[in-house]
Amino acid sequence: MYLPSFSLKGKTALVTGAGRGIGRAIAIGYAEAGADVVIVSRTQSDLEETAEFIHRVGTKAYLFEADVTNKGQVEEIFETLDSEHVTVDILVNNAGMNIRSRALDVSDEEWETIMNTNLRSAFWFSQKAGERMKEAGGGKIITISSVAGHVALRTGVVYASTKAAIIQMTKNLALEWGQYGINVNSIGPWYFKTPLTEKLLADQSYLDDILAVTPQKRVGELPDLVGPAVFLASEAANYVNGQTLFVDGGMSIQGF
Ligand SMILES: NC(=O)C1=CN([C@@H]2O[C@H](COP(=O)(O)OP(=O)(O)OC[C@H]3O[C@@H](n4cnc5c(N)ncnc54)[C@H](O)[C@@H]3O)[C@@H](O)[C@H]2O)C=CC1
Ligand SMILES: C[C@H](O)[C@@H]1OC(=O)[C@H](O)[C@@H]1O
Repeated sequence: MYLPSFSLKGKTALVTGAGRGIGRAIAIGYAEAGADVVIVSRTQSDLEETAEFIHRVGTKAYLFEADVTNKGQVEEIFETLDSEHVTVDILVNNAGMNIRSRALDVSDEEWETIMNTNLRSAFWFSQKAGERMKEAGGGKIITISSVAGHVALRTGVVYASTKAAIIQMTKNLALEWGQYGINVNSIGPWYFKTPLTEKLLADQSYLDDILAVTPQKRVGELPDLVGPAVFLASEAANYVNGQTLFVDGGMSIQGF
C-alpha cells in the first residue's frame, strides 16, 4: 500500500489566532480531518464562533483566550493542557499582524509589536510544544510565514523580516528536532481575503496590482490554504522537514 493517511483522526492540534481568518479556517479544516482542536486567540466571542463550527463537525474544541505575546499566558495554556492530559500532536503558529509603515517611519513600539506577535510567540509555542513532542516521540509544527518572507513586498519591512525569520527558524528547528520525529515546516501564503487584508483587497487598483503579478490571476480562497495545512499535519508529510510551502497562485515564481 503506497497511499499514506491524510486523516488527523485521533490527533489534537493547537492553532493560534484561530478566532478568525486563516487560523479559523485551519482549525475547522483540521476538525473536518478528524482532529480535536485547541484554539487560541484574544477574543472569547471569536473563539466561541470557531468552536461552534468545530462542534458541528463532531470533534472537541478547547478554548484559550490569551495574548500570544504574553509568555506567562503561553505557559499557562500548556500547564492547563498538561493537567487535563491533552497532548498537542500538531502546532500551527498562525497568529500574526502587520503595521504597514515605511522603513523610515517605523517606531520602536511597532517593531516590538510585530516581532513579538509574529515571531517570538511562534518560538515560544514551538518550544513548549516541541519539548512535549520530543517526549511523545514526534509531532508536527507548522508556522505561517508569507511570500513577504521570500520576496520584497510593499507591506512593510518589519513584517517581512518576521516572515523571513520564520522560514529560517523552521529550518533550524527541523535540523534539531527531526531526530525526535518532529516535522517542522512553514506555509507562505500570498493574499487571502481575511480581516487582515480585506481593506487592501477592496481597493481595485491595489487588487489589480496583485493580480498582475499572480500567474493564477486570483487571490487565495481559504480552502486553498487548508489543504496544504492538512497535508503538512498528516502522515502524508512524514518525510517533509524544514520546508516552506508557498501557497501563492504562482506569485513567488513570477518573473518577467
Ligand atoms: N491574509 C493574508 O493575505 C495573509 C496572511 N498571512 C499570515 O497568516 C496569519 C493569519 O493572518 P489572517 O488570518 O489574515 O489575519 P487576521 O488578522 O484575520 O487573524 C489573525 C488572528 O490572530 C489573532 N491574533 C493577533 N495577535 C494576537 C495576539 N497577540 N494574541 C492572540 N491572538 C492574536 C487575531 O485575534 C486573529 O484571530 C498571519 O500570521 C499573517 O501574517 C500571510 C500571508 C498572507
Ligand atoms: C502577503 C502578505 O503577507 C499580506 O500583505 C499584507 O499587507 C498583509 O499584511 C499580509 O501580510
